[in-house]
Amino acid sequence: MALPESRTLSLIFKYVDDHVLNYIELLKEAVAIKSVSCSPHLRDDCITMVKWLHCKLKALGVEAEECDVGTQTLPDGRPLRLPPVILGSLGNDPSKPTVCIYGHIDVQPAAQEDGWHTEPFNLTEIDGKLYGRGASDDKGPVLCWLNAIQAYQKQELPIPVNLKFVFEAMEESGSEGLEDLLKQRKESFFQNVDYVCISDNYWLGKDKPCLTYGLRGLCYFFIEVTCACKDLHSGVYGGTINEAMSDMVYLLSRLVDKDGTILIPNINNDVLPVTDDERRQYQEIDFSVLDYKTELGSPSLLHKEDKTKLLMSRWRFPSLSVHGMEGCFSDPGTKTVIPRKVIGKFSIRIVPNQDPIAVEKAVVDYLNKEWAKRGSSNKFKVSMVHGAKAWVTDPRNSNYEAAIRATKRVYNTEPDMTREGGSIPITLTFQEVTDKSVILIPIGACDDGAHSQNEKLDRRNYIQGTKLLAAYLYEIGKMGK
Ligand SMILES: NCC(=O)N[C@@H](Cc1c[nH]cn1)C(=O)O
Ligand SMILES: [Zn+2]
Ligand SMILES: [Zn+2]
Repeated sequence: MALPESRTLSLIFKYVDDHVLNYIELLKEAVAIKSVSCSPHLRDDCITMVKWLHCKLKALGVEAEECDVGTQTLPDGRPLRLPPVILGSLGNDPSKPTVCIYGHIDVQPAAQEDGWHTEPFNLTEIDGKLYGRGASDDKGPVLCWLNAIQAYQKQELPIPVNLKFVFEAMEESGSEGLEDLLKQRKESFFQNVDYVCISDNYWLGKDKPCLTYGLRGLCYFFIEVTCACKDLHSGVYGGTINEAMSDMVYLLSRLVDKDGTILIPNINNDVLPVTDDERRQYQEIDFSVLDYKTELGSPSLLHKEDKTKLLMSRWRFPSLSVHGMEGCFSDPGTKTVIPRKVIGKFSIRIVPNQDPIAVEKAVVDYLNKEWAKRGSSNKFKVSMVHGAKAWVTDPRNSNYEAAIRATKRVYNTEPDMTREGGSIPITLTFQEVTDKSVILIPIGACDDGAHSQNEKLDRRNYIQGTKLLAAYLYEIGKMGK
């Protein structure tokens, strides 16, 4: 028999409040697995992470399959097995709607010597903040789903929806293999999906929850310059060859100017003009430029610290970032070597209506011209290692309405409606294979430091986030089939 609605959620919320320490222990176990997807030597840990999650899902009664998605080819040509993707199902009641949940359990690299105050793979609580790589991006939010489901089960309450799960361990490296798998399973696994929900982004501020209806896409490039067959002593050989690093520094300096303007011709050709309506929407968003600036510790921001320009630069215009270089000296000390080969890495966050193929062409044409201008005798190669489109949707539908009601139940406030500058490459594919509404419900706060030193998830966000996802399932269930 169905319980009155206030009773159902109060039982769930009570269970959650009573099991905080168990949830923290679970997150600690997950964080301890070094599932860094971009580090080939940690690929076994990514696979261990998948198996760990599979085991936890099984314990909840989820029927889950580890799908082999093949191998990736490393930049040096070696093949490397991709971690399997988990596809799972729980419940098959034709009278209930079906929600498909996506999350990722791989993480960005982290090392204490980069400036972490705690060991990054040992979840450590300090003043209500759970520090650890992946705590917020995205192991914590993935575990919020598991905690929410367990709360229904332990309180012997029916889960209000059927669930489908897609969990991968390659999101931080372009979700290799996943798009093909989703397309192959369009008519089978995804056939009855009514709603898609992803928790893999952050609030706009520290205190107010939000729901997200747009993401930027990502085109990631490698530039390779080779000047010799081995590293060379700069005293013995310096002055006699064109050095790869000098060529690289020249090329990287030709990508973006100090005002953030991308110097690649035609790159903005397909960016849609800002409408008056859009401008009005941005002006209404509750966002403090000063808090943002303080959090970053940056002496000055681009765009004269104007809120609308700042948010548009994050969410609806492209940006180019230079990330680093493989092959060169970066340790403390004064090594005097000429590197034989360096690989420069940069990416462009792209926006709706931009196509990764067109972006790739603009970048490759431009860098080939710049290379010709440089007139170096070295070997040069530029390639796009992955490209993903942006995603934006109209949030006026029942998926978002359910999430708004759930947010009010847990946080007692109306959520902000946001877009985000980051990318979850597979979001658009979910929309395409299900032809249903996709929503992003962030769990963590703006200062969680995803990808950065001292990543954390506030204990409050982890616990209230568990309640939020439980309440979202409840609200979706109420809408019926
Ligand atoms: N939380 C989402 C996220 O961090 N996504 C990555 C995606 C990505 C793709 N290639 C490398 N990373 C992001 O950087 O936005
Ligand atoms: Zn993520
Ligand atoms: Zn990430």
